[in-house]
Amino acid sequence: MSVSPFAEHTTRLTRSLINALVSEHDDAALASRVREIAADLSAAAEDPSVVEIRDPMRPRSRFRLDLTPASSARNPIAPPLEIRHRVRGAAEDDGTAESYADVVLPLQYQGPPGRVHGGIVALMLDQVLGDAAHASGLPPAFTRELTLTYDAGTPLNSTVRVSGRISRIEGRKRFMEGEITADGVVTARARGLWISPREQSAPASSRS
Ligand SMILES: CCCCCCCCCCCCCCCC(=O)SCCNC(=O)CCNC(=O)[C@H](O)C(C)(C)COP(=O)(O)OP(=O)(O)OC[C@H]1O[C@@H](n2cnc3c(N)ncnc32)[C@H](O)[C@@H]1OP(=O)(O)O
Repeated sequence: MSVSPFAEHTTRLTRSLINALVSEHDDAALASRVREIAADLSAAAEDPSVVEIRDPMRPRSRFRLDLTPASSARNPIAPPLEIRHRVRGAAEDDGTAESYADVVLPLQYQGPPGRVHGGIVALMLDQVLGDAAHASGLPPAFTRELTLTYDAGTPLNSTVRVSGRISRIEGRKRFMEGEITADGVVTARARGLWISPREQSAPASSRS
């Protein structure tokens, strides 16, 4: 489901407000930034129907109404991840279907200085592996297990790539794997298990 320009514009301004709150420690400077953002919010709210935005997020998520804190265009706490789909080329592998997102994480996602918070790293991998687990034709499934390995700090303020793919399927179980890379170097790896609830995966004739 697409997000209106007004909603996406308001979400972007709210992200700017969140960023100002963590970046600006001088109250006078913060107040000035808050006034600017508040004026922009009010101006758009005067007539939502005329709001236009540059480069809107294109909803490629496999989930129809995406409100998640990871990839929603209308949720201000989402970075947001703009998830795409591809088949890995011969240089990297063997034609495996993959979900991936290139994203820049600003200061509000910081854990240790200069590094992305480990919980946000897990959030991003959960979302991208979850998207990959829903490759066409597969029934809905939930994360049952997610194991993270943090190999190096994931940097703030520069583009990182979050990728995920199915490694094998056994009945209702989908075993997933993925990683985050920065400048081609792996900073975090994930392995996970997604399971379809019994009623989702049962043959139609056996459903009551
Ligand atoms: C309807 C869905 C809509 C979704 C489409 C809307 C999406 C909208 C946006 C979402 C975007 C995505 C976001 C990211 C993904 C989340 O964040 S998902 C949210 C977080 N996860 C959850 O809430 C899941 C909570 N857990 C559950 O609900 C249930 O445990 C599950 C996953 C449905 C599984 O329930 P169950 O079928 O009762 O599980 P159970 O029988 O114990 O295990 C199944 C089988 O797996 C085996 N197993 C269990 N654990 C393991 C293990 N660690 N290793 C190996 N085997 C194992 C069991 O032995 C069993 O084997 P069999 O006996 O069948 O041979």
